[in-house]
Amino acid sequence: MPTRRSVVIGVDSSTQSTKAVAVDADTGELLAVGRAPHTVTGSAGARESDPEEWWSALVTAVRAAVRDAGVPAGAVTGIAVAGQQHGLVTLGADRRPLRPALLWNDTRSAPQAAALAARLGGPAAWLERTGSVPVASMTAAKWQWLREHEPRRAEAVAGVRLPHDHLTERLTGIAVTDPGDASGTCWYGRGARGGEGAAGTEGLRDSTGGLDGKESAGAYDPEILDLVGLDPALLPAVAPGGATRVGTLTPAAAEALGLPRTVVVAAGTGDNMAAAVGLGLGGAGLLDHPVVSLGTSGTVFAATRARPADPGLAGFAATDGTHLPLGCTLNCTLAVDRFATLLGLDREDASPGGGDGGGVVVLPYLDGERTPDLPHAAGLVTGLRHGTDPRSVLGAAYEGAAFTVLRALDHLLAACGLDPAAPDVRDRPLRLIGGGARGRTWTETVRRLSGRPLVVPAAEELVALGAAALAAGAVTGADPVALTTAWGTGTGEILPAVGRDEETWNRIAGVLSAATPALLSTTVEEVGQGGRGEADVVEVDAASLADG
Ligand SMILES: Nc1ncnc2c1ncn2[C@@H]1O[C@H](COP(=O)(O)OP(=O)(O)O)[C@@H](O)[C@H]1O
Ligand SMILES: O=C(CO)[C@@H](O)[C@H](O)COP(=O)(O)O
Repeated sequence: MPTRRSVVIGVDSSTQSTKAVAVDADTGELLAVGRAPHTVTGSAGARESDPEEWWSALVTAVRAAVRDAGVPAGAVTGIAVAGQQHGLVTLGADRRPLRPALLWNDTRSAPQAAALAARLGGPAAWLERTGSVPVASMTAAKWQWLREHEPRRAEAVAGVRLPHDHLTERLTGIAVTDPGDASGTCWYGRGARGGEGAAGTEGLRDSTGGLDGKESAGAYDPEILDLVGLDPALLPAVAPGGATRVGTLTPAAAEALGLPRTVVVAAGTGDNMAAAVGLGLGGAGLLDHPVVSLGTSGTVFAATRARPADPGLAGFAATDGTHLPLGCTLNCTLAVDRFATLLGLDREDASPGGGDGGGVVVLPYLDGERTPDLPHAAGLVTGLRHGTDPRSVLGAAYEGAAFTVLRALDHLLAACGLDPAAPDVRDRPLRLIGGGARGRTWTETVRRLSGRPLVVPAAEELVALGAAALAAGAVTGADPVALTTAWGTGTGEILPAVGRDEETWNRIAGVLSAATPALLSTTVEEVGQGGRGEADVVEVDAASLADG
């Protein structure tokens, strides 16, 4: 009798949408992808989403993936969720969200982040304890914002979760996170035992036996929790790194997804950590292939054995115990698409910003910025002339976004002890992933401004594929990075380097340097005052789902 195919589901619940992949657990063959959009609301620095919508998007995307894979539901053996990092999900006693989640790109928490950074001994102490200095994105700053602006609601909170924890809990009924996503909270330190005293630890072991008493390699930092007035009992247990089996589907989740209750659920992780797994990064190899991800956020990261202590970077953990230092910008593909819409152009209708004799520069910091740390900044356009072609303005928006990400990359390399300009470092190919990596103008702009070769993996949806490998690892015990290496998901076309466009780089760097004092000041009235402003829908991009 032929053996039945074992299919695993990897879910990427990111800012703009949920993507679910159905993957053959043995061969890594991508059988189908399901997608469903998210709604992000807010103005004046606010960015919120309803976690209930993430759940219904997950259900829609998973059902679509299983249907289009053409496999019986009984073939599905495992599932894992990777989610947008840092978001603050607050639960009531009924384990349902008390309010919309505060997202990673909500900058209202900038004043709370600055106040926290000055405590505990200052930035150096935060770096030592958690790997990162608080910025507006970090969950601890969002929790402080909630306590200051909605104190009664904060007091009613019975559970604090990250986006992927919340979805894993919806699948299993178990409150659990992983060291990778926990490392983005700024209340999780590394190197000690973890999970102790956290709500759900015992339940986790009792109901599944899955964790087998293993502890994570890190721990919630009691002094920081005390500083932000957060009871550790409100937090999920921290699973050990790698592919941890948390449990199986609850009857309600199994019914919603149309899958058997026996489907194994892995602990999952943050979206950048899952992308690293999808690319086969971990263990060693490390800085040979730094990664640039072009999505709502622009991120640069690399798997490393040592954690660089740098206030301009986040010292995150990867899922396998290595480090994943990361730089993150708030304005990448969505900001550029906004410029295309403003200009009435298609996103591929761009020409370089240096044309027309004007030398247009755009700093597309529509959402404020995180790297560089300019949370109150707004977008800036300079160098316009009568003859300026709108296509140059769009090209300059790409350049401004790509410059900001690549500047963070140079910072990352330098923090890891490498000279970004040294020929042997410049020759190391960048791996380019995320929705933007599918766009010709994005690829060419990154190539031109970096002067580095690029590898664009043939596989799309690297985050969801990384999650699928975590699921497969939880089912079979295999190492997820070894699985994706065997699946070959990190490989793809190599685009050779072109000469770096120093002129454009220097022009943008000059404008950023001159404008920084102005960009540092508060340009959005409500920022820091807690006002949510008019809650308008800012991102529902079904079109980008369709063309992506
Ligand atoms: N073919 C394409 N060319 C250029 N950009 C694209 C293409 N397809 C999708 N995108 C961009 O990818 C973005 C979504 O990427 P994704 O990595 O899924 O984002 P996120 O993870 O933040 O939700 C959209 O903002 C869109 O601009
Ligand atoms: O905040 C970070 C990383 O620190 C972001 O990378 C979020 O994790 C959101 O990712 P995308 O939705 O843009 O993929």
